Amino acid sequence: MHSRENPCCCSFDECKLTTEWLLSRTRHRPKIAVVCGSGLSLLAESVSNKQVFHYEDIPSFPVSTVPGHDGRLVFGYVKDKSCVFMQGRFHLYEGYSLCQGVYCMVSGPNFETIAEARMLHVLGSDSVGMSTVPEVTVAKHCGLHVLGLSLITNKVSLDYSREEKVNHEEVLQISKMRAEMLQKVLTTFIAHSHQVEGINSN
Ligand SMILES: O=P(O)(O)O[C@H]1O[C@H](CO)[C@@H](O)[C@H]1O
Ligand SMILES: Nc1nc2[nH]cnc2c(=O)[nH]1
Repeated sequence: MHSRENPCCCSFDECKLTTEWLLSRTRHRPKIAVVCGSGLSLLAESVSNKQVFHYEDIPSFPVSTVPGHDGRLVFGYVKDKSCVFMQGRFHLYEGYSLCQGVYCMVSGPNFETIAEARMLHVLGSDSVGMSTVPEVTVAKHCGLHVLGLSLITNKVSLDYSREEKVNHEEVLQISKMRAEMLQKVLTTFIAHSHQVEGINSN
């Protein structure tokens, strides 16, 4: 098992071990995978024929350390599509790395300072997070089709006079409020995924 002290190195043998373990335990062969971020585990709750694996039970699989990330892999059907949901993801700030490449991203776990936020704004950023970019980059590298859905939970302050400070509790609270809406968007997307080039119908 991987942890903050023993971060994932994603070797071929480790991935093979994980894959074989999962393939022998589930009949699901999903073509759609969803990574649920902070407070968004609910997205996986309504799937049918659900089969759940805790990250800590899966060999050579990382564990989630961030509050609001449940650390479960959920297989099941949305409409008639076999899907897998990650209830919890892994961040660079948890000690997890995603192989190689150079990305423009904020690695966290701290929220950006006002000066940093201004710099990102000047560079052309409209929104900022602590994830997704490495996940999408690696997925594209593996030849997967990717749709990134980011829930914007808070305003980033560009102004020193603004009193409110962003915090993870607020992020979780807004995620909870918006999870149902996001679930509808996701369900609709998955139901229509056959219309998207390259995504199979099962
Ligand atoms: O894990 P995701 O969904 O990216 O959550 C975001 O919210 C947290 C900050 O509140 C950070 O972990 C950031 O990455
Ligand atoms: N970097 C960053 N990540 C976030 N995740 C949720 N809110 C924020 C934010 O304000 N900044």
